[in-house]
Amino acid sequence: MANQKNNIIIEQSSEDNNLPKVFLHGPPKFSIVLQPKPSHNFHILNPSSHPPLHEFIALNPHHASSITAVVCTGGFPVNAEVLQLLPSLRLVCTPSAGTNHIDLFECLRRGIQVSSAGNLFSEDVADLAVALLIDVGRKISAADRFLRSQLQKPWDFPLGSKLTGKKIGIVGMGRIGLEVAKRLEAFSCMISYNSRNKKPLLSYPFFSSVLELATNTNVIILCCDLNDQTRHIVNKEVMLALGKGGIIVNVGRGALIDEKELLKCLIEGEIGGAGLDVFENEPHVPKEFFSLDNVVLSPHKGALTSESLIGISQLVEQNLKAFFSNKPLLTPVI
Ligand SMILES: O=CC(=O)O
Repeated sequence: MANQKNNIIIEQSSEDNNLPKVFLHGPPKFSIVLQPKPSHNFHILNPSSHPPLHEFIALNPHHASSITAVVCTGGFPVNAEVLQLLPSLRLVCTPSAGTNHIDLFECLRRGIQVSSAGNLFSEDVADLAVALLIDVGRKISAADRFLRSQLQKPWDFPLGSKLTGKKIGIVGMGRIGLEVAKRLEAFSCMISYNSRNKKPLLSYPFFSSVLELATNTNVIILCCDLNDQTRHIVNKEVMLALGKGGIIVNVGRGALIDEKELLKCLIEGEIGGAGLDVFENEPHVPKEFFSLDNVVLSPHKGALTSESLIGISQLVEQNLKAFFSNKPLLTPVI
């Protein structure tokens, strides 16, 4: 049964009323994309009929203690303020690989379990990283615009730069970084990396700072998590060290780069180009990027393919089922 109040439909009761509740904390289309199936041991609050979390709890205070799990996507933080609203919360399940929108310390302190996409997106993100790199270097999108404009003769289009044999620096040698390295080895690139720790099993050269990595490479590809240690890990000094022909690819999080400095360096020709799937203040994309032919932009879709979407909706469901059957999560973060 439902009741209409202020044009918002509020769930009042249902046959699943005694079951623990799962709240889908995301954009309006979130539930359509994830399509979670009903279960006999938890009840998913109908997302098409509920407003955002704060409003929902204000209108339905009894649900503050019935919501046991939250499924949340990036852009919909589960921070200390949100966690405070949900005293019975025991699981935060995100369909993303990154967890920077979740207050992991507070979850740990409260004994709330967290699951993520784990390794599910690594290949897709790595594919996009390499695609962006080739696009920036060989100017594919720029060439496409050039031809479609029909303003000049095809042979007037400027030359791009070769990928084969380039020195590539990967920042973050986790699952995505490794997939990127694997792909670029096929282009005879020389891989080196920076990450929190040197990986004893990897033979690629390790640099303990991003500055050193940039000094010794032609390209840097950002594949690491965003946290207090990695925010603006690519600053002006790093960009100047990479140099005028250098390319930056970011498939991690926008705030890994000082975006204002990036724009300046691109406009002033201090670096060669950038391929960006992520931005510092998403969904905002600074319009100064739009007129730069040495930049290729992508709307934070690195992880998402038709195949990965099916995979992630299954994984979310499996994690929910595992949690509510007192089994270990499939892709635990903590
Ligand atoms: O950005 C996408 C993800 O973290 O999965």
